[in-house]
Amino acid sequence: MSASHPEPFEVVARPSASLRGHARVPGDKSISHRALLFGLLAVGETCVTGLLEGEDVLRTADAVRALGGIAERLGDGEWRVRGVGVGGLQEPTGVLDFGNAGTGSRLTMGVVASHPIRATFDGDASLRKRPMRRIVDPLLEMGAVVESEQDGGRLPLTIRGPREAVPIVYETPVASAQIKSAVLLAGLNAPGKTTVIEKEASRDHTEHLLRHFGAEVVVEPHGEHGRRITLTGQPELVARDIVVPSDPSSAAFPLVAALIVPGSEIVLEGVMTNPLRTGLFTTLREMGADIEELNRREEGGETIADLRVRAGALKGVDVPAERAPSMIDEYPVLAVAAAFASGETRMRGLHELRVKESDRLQAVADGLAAAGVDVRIEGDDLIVTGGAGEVRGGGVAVTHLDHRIAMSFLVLGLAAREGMRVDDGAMIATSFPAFVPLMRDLGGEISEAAA
Ligand SMILES: O=C(O)C1=C[C@@H](OP(=O)(O)O)[C@@H](O)[C@H](O)C1
Ligand SMILES: C=C(OP(=O)(O)O)C(=O)O
Repeated sequence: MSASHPEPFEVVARPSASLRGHARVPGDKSISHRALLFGLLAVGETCVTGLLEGEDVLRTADAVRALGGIAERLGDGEWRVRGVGVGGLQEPTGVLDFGNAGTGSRLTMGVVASHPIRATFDGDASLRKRPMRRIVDPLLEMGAVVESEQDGGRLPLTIRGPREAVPIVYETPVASAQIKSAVLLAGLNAPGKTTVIEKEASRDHTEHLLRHFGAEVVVEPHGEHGRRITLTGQPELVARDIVVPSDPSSAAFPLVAALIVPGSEIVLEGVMTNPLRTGLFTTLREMGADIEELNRREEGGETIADLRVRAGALKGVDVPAERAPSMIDEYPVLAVAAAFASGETRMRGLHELRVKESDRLQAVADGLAAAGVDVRIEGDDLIVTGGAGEVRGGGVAVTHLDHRIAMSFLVLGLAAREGMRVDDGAMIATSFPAFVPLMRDLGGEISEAAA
């Protein structure tokens, strides 16, 4: 079993002259995991273009192979997956080690749970702390058996699927695309209709891909902000090609950097603008950010646009809790933008940030405090009082094996008077391996700290 992670190394960002130029961030992480898993569950050969080759996604590719599929890299982001079809999974011989990846592990648990095989899931020290009950509970209802030293609450755990899975109607206890997707993926090999109800709509990539591969899915509104998603089980999924658009959650880092480094103007090409992912752009515009969407078009069934971003003054805002699912991974870098705004930004309802790769609520508050920013946590809210363009910086942000904490504080360092250091840049490779060179190409002064 493994709870290992790569050797840590410090990275430092220094105050930079204006950022300039065009850049393309890598493929969307959520769609990349799903592309591989749908490829596994389809009959035939799925070609994927623009796959994110980050550590998290590569672990999912390993799992696809362990479960009987073929996942082959043909070139830069070009992958071919040969599937086994719904019902055709092979029992893996070793442990499925998902490293740092919540999405990869949880979605694959759903895939395995409705097949009559046994598989053990594990991950690094961060993933071993994350809650798994939220996935295990519905899978038990569907007939899976879960063996674990910690009652299914944490990794490592072993799932054994039943001979025939039971379709269920499940209301998710929190807005989570990972819970929704795990249940729907399990529902693929259950006879009859599996329904997931969510009070707040979460990202809908699983629903898109189910349809793309030929499954029958009905999506209805539920309450004011929610959805009811019903899947008809045991379809034959037919291999289809997938084009993965650029990840808005990765675009967030150069985007915020360009807003806070004076005089900057950059263009981020082909960024996905699915409305269930763009709460950050909405919030930044409310703060006064100059973000223009150019050349709006469609790619792989998603809307995309080139984002032209220009630096300028930002003002504090109140971010409503119901916006959280559409920007859940973007709060750390939003908090950095808020540190440079004038006035107070209150980000409401952030309880889910406590169960990500780190306790992000605490990690952001600690990092901002180390940079001399006025910050506090009240219940589930994060409140940042900005310095109107002036942030001291100069401290060390502790990243706790969390890629988004590392990238957020490096962005802060590009615009803070004394720069910023992060204790570990190794985890950046989970979602954005080329982050440092991309930021340097735009003019950002980021480098590995001298030992
Ligand atoms: O389904 C997905 O691809 C994801 C869902 C979100 O997690 P939750 O479902 O736990 O909110 C998000 O934080 C994660 O980075 C990716
Ligand atoms: C929360 C994240 O990912 P995961 O849950 O897949 O580890 C993230 O990428 O910010």
